Amino acid sequence: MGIQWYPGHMHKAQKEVREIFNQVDVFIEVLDARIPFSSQNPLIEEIRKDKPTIKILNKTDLADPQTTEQWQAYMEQESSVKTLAFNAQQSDRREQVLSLIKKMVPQKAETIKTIHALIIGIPNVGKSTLINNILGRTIAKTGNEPAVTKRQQRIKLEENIILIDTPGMLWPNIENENSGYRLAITGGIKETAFELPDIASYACEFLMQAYPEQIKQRYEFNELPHTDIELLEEIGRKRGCLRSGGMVDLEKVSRLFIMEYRDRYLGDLTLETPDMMEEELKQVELQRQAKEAKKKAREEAKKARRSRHKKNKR
Ligand SMILES: Nc1nc2c(ncn2[C@@H]2O[C@H](COP(=O)(O)OP(=O)(O)OP(=O)(O)O)[C@@H](O)[C@H]2O)c(=O)[nH]1
Repeated sequence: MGIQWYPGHMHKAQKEVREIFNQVDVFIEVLDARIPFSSQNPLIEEIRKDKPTIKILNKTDLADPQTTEQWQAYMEQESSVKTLAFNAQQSDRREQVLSLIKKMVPQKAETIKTIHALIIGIPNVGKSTLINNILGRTIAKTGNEPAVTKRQQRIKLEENIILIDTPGMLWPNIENENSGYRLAITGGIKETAFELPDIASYACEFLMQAYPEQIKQRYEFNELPHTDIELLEEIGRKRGCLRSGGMVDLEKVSRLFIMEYRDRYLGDLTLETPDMMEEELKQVELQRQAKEAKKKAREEAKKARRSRHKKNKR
């Protein structure tokens, strides 16, 4: 699929993060609890190294609570990482974030030195809503379309805590194609960046296998159809997503399915687990190695051709 979605201000934001890296005492990465792996930015992983990091699994109201716990335990295996899991309806988000910042940078929290916390997150993950909650007033612009926040700003949280906010950041090329699909399902990638039926088929395939009962219940199936396309077609017929002549309108039913997932009509369903991610990462690494080997073989063949050409000339 090769989703490419990379507005210019995101490139600028990444440059800015690199520039202010040394001032930052603690990273706060806001993640979507439905896709805690795919909503991480690998570039940030690379930049932050072992600096204290708070990973916030946000929008827990939309995610499977058991899987959220699994993710927290998995992420906290890294000694510099602590996690929080919550959603916009919770009123104690400010206290939770402030107290964890202080815990993670105790040497500065106990003095009058200013703690700089950099808050990052891919578009639409709920970063601005969280900042507004933490401040108790509206400062950051929010909206249900990716890439609303466009400029970096510094916000005083307490006398000695400054929050640095950056525009939403997404990596330029999603190496793991599956992550691209999952980002698209949850709304982390603009809708124009993908074909709806592709995304809906991916979602159907995963959800039929991971949450079969929820799908059966929502669409009133005794037995699930065998394939993702059959599932979409069945839903299309049940919901009247038809073209003239009675054919299922795949585009229409795909939109309906994705919207029903996003609006929780199917339940609180998480799209990835730590085990799944370990496996996918292995696959991505194997693909990378295979690509590398192919490139090397091509270069060697080119070299051999050149040296043959030289010999023939002589
Ligand atoms: N269900 C649910 N929705 C949330 C939550 N937090 C934020 N949202 C919604 O998610 C959408 C995006 O929220 P924003 O706060 O604008 O996201 P952002 O990360 O600042 O987005 P950018 O400006 O693109 O970087 C909005 O429609 C919010 O109302 C949450 O905890 N649960």
